[in-house]
Amino acid sequence: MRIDVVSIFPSYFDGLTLSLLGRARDSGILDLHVHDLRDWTHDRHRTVDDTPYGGGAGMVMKPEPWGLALDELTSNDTRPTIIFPSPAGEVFTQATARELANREHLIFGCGRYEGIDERVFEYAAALGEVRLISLGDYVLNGGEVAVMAMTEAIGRLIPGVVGNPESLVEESHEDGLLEYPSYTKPAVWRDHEVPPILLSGNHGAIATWRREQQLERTRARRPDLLEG
Ligand SMILES: N#Cc1c(-c2ccc3ccn(Cc4ccc(CN5CCCCC5)cc4)c3c2)n[nH]c1N
Repeated sequence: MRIDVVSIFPSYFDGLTLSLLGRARDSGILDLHVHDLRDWTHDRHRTVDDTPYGGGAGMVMKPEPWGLALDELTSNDTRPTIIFPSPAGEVFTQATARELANREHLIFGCGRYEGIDERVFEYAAALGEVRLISLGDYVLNGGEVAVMAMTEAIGRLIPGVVGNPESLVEESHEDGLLEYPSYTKPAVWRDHEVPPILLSGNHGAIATWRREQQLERTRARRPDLLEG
């Protein structure tokens, strides 16, 4: 999979050179490129924003730098998936991550200020599938944090990125429920004991206990996951 990220803060993504995704990049499983939107400006001040038509607080990102960036980044392939983080987007879930992990080419466009000129999304629709995606119902200062989260959630689902694929199955949200609690040595830590069932060696009973824990936690913390 190729991922292109466009941002006015490219160094935000230095963290993607570490850990699992860093190794996936080094091994060639993940072909990740981060770009500075200002490289597609031509004025002395490398301007990417301007005042909003119709008035209002703040600034809006100019369309032309984005148009030039998208033209260049989509010139070599069929139809990439072009994702713009937005508080007005569909909410990103594990199902979204699974869906996007099967794509060949993702382009992430990180907005800043009060957002990107709407015409960029219209223009991009002729170049690929456009998705406006939100991390959740709160307002961030830009798209970079969302792209970091989405890239990690998507990247770890790409075959070969996570060493033991079995570990992907028992995670929160993979089966629609929250994950069961995990424990490791010592068996007693500051008077807190590991649940005895986990020391029993009875794998059937352990599996049943873990499923019960998942259901109990999901009922308590995320009853919405059990509806419908
Ligand atoms: N993913 C994700 C996000 C984001 C996100 C993603 C991308 C950008 C680009 C800029 N911002 C900051 C911003 C965006 C909108 C507004 C509201 N204004 C109201 C008046 C008309 C103009 C817009 C304020 C500030 C972003 C925030 N926030 N929360 C998520 N889950």
